[in-house]
Amino acid sequence: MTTALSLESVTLTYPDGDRALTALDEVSLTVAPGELVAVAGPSGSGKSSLLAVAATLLSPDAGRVVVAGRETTGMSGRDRTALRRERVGIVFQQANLLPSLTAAEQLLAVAHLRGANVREERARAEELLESVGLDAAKRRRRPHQLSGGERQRVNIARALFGGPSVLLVDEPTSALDHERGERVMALLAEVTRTHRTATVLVTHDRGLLGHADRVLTMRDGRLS
Ligand SMILES: Nc1ncnc2c1ncn2[C@@H]1O[C@H](COP(=O)(O)OP(=O)(O)OP(=O)(O)O)[C@@H](O)[C@H]1O
Repeated sequence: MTTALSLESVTLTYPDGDRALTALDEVSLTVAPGELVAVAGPSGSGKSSLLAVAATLLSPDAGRVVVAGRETTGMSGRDRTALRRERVGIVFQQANLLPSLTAAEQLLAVAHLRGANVREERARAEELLESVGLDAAKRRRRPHQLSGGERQRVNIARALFGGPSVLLVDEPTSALDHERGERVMALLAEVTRTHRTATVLVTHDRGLLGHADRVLTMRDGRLS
């Protein structure tokens, strides 16, 4: 079976004056399709660094990163970008939606960037937004006319629109109250199953981890 996402003994350092700060210290993690792995840990423990390496946005100093069955070590920047665009969905803390576009257009903008036929993609975008809980009226609204939870739903739908193998989620509930956070977590668990993504979600909020298949802890760059 193709490995959806695998990190093997990954070490990442950042320059820190004349020394180096070890953000990831021999981290290993394999995530199967349809599995939601949550990574909890205090601020500065390396959670965002873990996502950046899994997203191939940063190259580790040592170790291997396999995304959608492809070994990324030694890959050119161009191939890495193509792999990320085609196989990785990323949901950041803030929704990062484009202010002038409606919810449906946020997804279609991605289709346009991929060179897809926007007219053909429209029905699929509407269907995906419906499946994450946005009715037809809300799909025509712009980000400032949606609630924080609804914006995060659009963000999740946009990340799923290209059919990624890997879904990486950074603190998706930090701007939401507990109840809305809980519902976004339930949605992430649901889309992980229905879209068969290998999902890694990082959070410092342990109260929301009930929906994960596995919960790991990051501390000083080590995962356990
Ligand atoms: N670009 C960078 N240059 C230098 N050091 C960095 C850089 N990015 C992160 N760090 C350091 O690496 C360590 C891990 O940071 P990281 O952002 O991965 O932690 P985190 O667990 O995501 O924290 P938070 O929960 O606060 O977002 C921290 O000590 C941080 O200061």
